[in-house]
Amino acid sequence: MRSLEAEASPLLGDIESVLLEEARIRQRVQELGHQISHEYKDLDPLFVGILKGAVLFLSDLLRAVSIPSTVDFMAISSYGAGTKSSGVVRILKDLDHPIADRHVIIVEDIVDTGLTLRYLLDNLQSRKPASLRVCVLLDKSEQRQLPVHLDYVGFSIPNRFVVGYGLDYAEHYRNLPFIGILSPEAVQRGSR
Ligand SMILES: O=P(O)(O)OC[C@H]1O[C@H](OP(=O)(O)OP(=O)(O)O)[C@H](O)[C@@H]1O
Ligand code: HPA
Repeated sequence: MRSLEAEASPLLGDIESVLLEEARIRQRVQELGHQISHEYKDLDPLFVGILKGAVLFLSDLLRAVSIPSTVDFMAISSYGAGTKSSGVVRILKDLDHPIADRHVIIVEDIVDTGLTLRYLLDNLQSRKPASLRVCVLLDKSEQRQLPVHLDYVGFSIPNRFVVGYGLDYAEHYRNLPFIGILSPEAVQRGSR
């Protein structure tokens, strides 16, 4: 972003363009929250937030949900420090409580190759929840390697590496309030 704003923030200078503005994300997250509240009325769903990327999305989604619900977290890693999935999915932190007989909704920031989500679905399904669904903010389907069914999708996006609103490159940019495409220069430079 070449502007006065970019000069004021070193993060903005690394963004080639804004893909999803803050207001558009806010609006879509509200819609998802209302839809889930309607469909899960009386089911007391358990939201499983996948750290770290989903943390901003989950916190806004929860505030848009108006029914009784609970939250737990898992931390998963498959990307290391770069823009390519390592293909090896690791659980860094597991759920605090069993999910047997619970209506579980996995909350993810992005599904790209599908490796992370496929692993999560198989892992959580083996714990015998009453139901298991997926709510994902971004669906980047062009690079999909494994088929995964997505129940709630915020936006379908093109095959570009995106950052902001929780999504990182080498752990940076998560604090941008919008979703932007990282410039090739920033990718080449590596972490800030
Ligand atoms: O569909 P995939 O190709 O598997 O990619 C999606 C996963 O990659 C990111 O996680 P990452 O491993 O970067 O960890 P993070 O959430 O801590 O950033 C993202 O949060 C998803 O969990
Ligand atoms: O485009 C992306 N940005 C950030 N993290 C990701 N993990 C998979 N794809 C992406």
